[in-house]
Amino acid sequence: MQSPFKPGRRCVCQRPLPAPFRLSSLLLRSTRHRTDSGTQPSPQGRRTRRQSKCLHIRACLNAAAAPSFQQLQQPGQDAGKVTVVMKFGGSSVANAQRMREVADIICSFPEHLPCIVLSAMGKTTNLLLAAGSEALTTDPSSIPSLQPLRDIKELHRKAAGELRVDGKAHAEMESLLNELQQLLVGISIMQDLTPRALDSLASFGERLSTRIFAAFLRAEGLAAQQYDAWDLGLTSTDDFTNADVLYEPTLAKIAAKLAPPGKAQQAIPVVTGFLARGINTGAITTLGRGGSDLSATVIGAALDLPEVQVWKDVDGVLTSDPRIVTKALPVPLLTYEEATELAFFGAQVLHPQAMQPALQSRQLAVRVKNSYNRRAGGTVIVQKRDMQEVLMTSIVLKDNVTLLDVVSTRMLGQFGFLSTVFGIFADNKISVDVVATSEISISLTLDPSKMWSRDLIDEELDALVHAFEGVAKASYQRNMSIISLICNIDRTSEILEKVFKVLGNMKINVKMMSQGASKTNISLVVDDEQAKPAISALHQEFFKC
Ligand SMILES: Nc1ncnc2c1ncn2[C@@H]1O[C@H](COP(=O)(O)OP(=O)(O)O)[C@@H](O)[C@H]1O
Ligand SMILES: N[C@@H](CC(=O)OP(=O)(O)O)C(=O)O
Repeated sequence: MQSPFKPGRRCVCQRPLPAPFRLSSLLLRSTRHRTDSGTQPSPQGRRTRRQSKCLHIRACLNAAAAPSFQQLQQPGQDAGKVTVVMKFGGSSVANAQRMREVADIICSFPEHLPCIVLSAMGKTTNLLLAAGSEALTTDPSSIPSLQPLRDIKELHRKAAGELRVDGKAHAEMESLLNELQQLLVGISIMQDLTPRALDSLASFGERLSTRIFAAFLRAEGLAAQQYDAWDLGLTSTDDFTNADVLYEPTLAKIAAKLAPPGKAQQAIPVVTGFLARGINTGAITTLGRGGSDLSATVIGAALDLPEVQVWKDVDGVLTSDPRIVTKALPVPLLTYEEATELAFFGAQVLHPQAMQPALQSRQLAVRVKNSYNRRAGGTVIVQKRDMQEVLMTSIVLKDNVTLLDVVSTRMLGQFGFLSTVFGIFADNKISVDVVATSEISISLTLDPSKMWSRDLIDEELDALVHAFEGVAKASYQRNMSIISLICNIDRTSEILEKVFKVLGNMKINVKMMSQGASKTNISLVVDDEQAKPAISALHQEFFKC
């Protein structure tokens, strides 16, 4: 958590939506009751800030007394259409108090009709996966006492109780918790945890959080409707644990469901992030860790919206991972390409695929905001930005990678060498991050997370080296790190001069370097234990902090 939430301020959307989308009468109602600056007294004078906030929420959310979204539109406005997608990550919905804050954030944009995408509460996904692997070594009769399962039950029951969710949502929650327990008993009996079962297991987090939150909004008087991603038609490949969204069937189905022509949206949709259904199996799939960002941008693109907001626990995309550089600064503006490179090369803040829908739509801005510090400007991610003044944007770490050297055993100039090498990777389903080649040799880094967080194990690496026999001589080094410099490639000489001055002073040897095709990224491979000190020193050099 970067900064504590400061109540009482209204978060001002920096790029207001076009007038036809504004729910003007709602805005008028709510501003009358709101303490906008947090320091000004409310119009009612004696009301506390919390009371004013409650009034504000009620003014926004009171669907029973207040008009529906449709009624709130001015004549001639595009009635009842979703105008923004707001995604809240696990840290933003970690408990009942956080869910209240999220409701407050939603209300601070009364001009918007949002579609809400939620992740699982707090660390629920990790708990679910831990429960799955513990179930493999637990007797079926002892499953109910598994600690991660007990933690999950306690977290959700406590939140549901504190948020006064209705009987129906309560029953749905209990039914899901029971189903989860049954699944774990099944895993224990079968002594098997397939990727498909892993995805079913991981799905419970989002299915629970969205039901509780939608019921809470209803308890606060706001019309809200929970959707599982497949209710909206989110369809993926059948690559369990890391499925790809299939855009063609998905986008049209979401649009038909959430924006049917001539029909107004009657309730705020609250949708599970991270989940889809496989096109062939029809089974639950997940979009890879952090996949709710992608769910949000897919929905934004399907509805042709100008903005998707992803709310996190940091002030935006930062100049480095704040766990490495505590003084890392927010980056106000990024391009889709920069954000993709940054995410692909290890910055956990965004899902690597999340910009794909934005790239297709081109008018979709992705805004990263801090739900703990709404006043922070955040980061806006767009198609293009002026790079003239930019030298360095962000310094990213991907650790625990393996460096593989492959040297051809044949003559110089041999054609087909590269295609043979990459064919072997394809056969072994291994993805490659950074590549540097000469005519007879190739060095590359291998993605350690072939599946979830499982490392490439030694036997797999030995099998890979074996697969090159007869074509090339291969050797590998584990425990390497990729430092990625997201920067202005037009100023490479200036950047590299600074980089090598810093690394030279620290006596850090760069094992491999790649710039090549990327327009935004220079990658350096160093030993794992040197990477974090190197990043701190590089950050100091480029950002002076
Ligand atoms: N360059 C970076 N900028 C911002 N956050 C980063 C960066 N690199 C890593 N992080 C980490 O990403 C976290 C936010 O991402 P994530 O945990 O997925 O958020 P959420 O669960 O709220 O969606 C931050 O708490 C931070 O520790
Ligand atoms: N709950 C899933 C999906 C997700 O997007 O989570 P978060 O928004 O908290 O990173 C995960 O933990 O991977």
